[in-house]
Amino acid sequence: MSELALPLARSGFAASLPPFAREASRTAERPLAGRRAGSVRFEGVGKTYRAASGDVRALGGIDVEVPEGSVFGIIGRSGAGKSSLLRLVNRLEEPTEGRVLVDGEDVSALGTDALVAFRRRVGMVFQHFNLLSAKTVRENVALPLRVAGAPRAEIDRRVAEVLALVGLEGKEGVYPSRLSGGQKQRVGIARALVSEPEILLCDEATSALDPETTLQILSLLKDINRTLGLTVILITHEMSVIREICDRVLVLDRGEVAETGPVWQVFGRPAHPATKALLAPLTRGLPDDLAARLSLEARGTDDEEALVELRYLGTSEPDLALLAARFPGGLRLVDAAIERIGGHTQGRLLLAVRLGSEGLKVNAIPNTQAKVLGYV
Ligand SMILES: Nc1ncnc2c1ncn2[C@@H]1O[C@H](COP(=O)(O)OP(=O)(O)OP(=O)(O)O)[C@@H](O)[C@H]1O
Repeated sequence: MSELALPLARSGFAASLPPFAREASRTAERPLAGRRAGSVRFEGVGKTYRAASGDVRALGGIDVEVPEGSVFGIIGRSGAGKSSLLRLVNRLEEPTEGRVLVDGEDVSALGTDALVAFRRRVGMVFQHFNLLSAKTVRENVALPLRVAGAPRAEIDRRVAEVLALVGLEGKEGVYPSRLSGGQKQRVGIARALVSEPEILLCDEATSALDPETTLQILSLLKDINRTLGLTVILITHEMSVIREICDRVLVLDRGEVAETGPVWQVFGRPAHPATKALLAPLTRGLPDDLAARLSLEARGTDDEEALVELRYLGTSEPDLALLAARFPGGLRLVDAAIERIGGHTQGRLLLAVRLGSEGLKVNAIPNTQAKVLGYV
C-alpha cells in the first residue's frame, strides 16, 4: 500500500465522518501563516529490520534534536539509514530501541485515532511525487482534507491558498501526466502543506529533478520554512542541497551519528571521515598547474613567491586591505572559494606572496588559519 493510501484506508474514506474530522475542521480555521513549528527528538533510537534472510540493523544509538522552525538535513551514503530515520518521525516505521518525541510527545504511544490526527501535523514529500494519475492537481492536493472530512468551502479555500503558495495557479484542472517534474513536485509539496503541518518531511525531494528545477524546489522549501515557520527535515545524497537550504545537518554513517551541528560548522571543519568523503566533490584542491610547480623548500630566488592558504571559518570576511598591509612585498590572489552559509563566512583564499626581507608573518592574520603550502 502506498504511503498516501495509508490514511485513506485507516479513515474508511467513503464512510461516515471520521473521529478526527472535528480536529481537521478546527485546524482548517487557522490562518496559513504564523502557525507553530514542531520539534523532534530522537532518544537512544535504534532500528533493526527483521527479515527472513536475517536481521538488518539500520540505526543505533541515535541521540539527536531537531529544533523547531529549522531546516534540518540528513545526509549519508546509500544504506546509511536516512530513510529509516525520517520514517520514524511520522511512524511509518517503529523504533526497535529508544523513543521519538515530536513536541515532547512519544510517537510510539499514540493510539490509532491519535496517530491519524498526528500524521496530519507531519507532511511528507516524496522523491517520485506519489501523485494519483487519475486525479487532477486540485483533487490530488485536496485529498488529505477530503479524507479528514473537512467542509467543501474550507477545502476549496485551502487548496487555492497552497497552490498559490507553490506557484501553481491556473493548473488546478490539469492531470499529473501533463506536468513537468518540478510542477509535479510542487503538487506534492502543496498536498503535504494542505493539512497545515508543523513538520515537513522531504524524502529525496529533488533527486528526480534536473539541477535548475532542483534549485527552484529548494528555494520553494526555504520560502515555505520562512513564510510558514514550519520545521523542514530533508534527506539527500547531495551536500550541495544541504549547503543550499539547511541550518543544521546530521551526517549518518552505517546507521550511527557521524556528526551533527550547524551546516557552516560541519562543512567548515568536517571531523568524521564519512563527512569528509561526502564533502570531497565540493572541496577545491590545489590547482594542477600550481601543484606541479610547487616546491616545499624556498630556493631564495628574487622572484620567488610563497603559496599561502588562508582558511576562514565562520568569522569575518577576508579583509583585503589588511592582507595587503601584512604582505607589503606584494601579493596576488591565485584562487578563492569563499561562501556564506547560514550567515557565516567560510572558505579559503590562495595567495602568492612575494617573499620580503622580513620573511612571512602568516600567523598574524586575525580570524584565519594560515598555512604556507610551498614556494613557486
Ligand atoms: N524494510 C526493510 N527491511 C529490511 N531491511 C531494510 C528495510 N528498509 C531498509 N532496510 C535496510 O536498512 C539499511 C538502511 O536503509 P535506509 O533505506 O534507511 O538507508 P538510506 O540511507 O536511506 O539509503 P538510500 O540512500 O540508498 O536510500 C539498509 O541496509 C537497508 O537495506
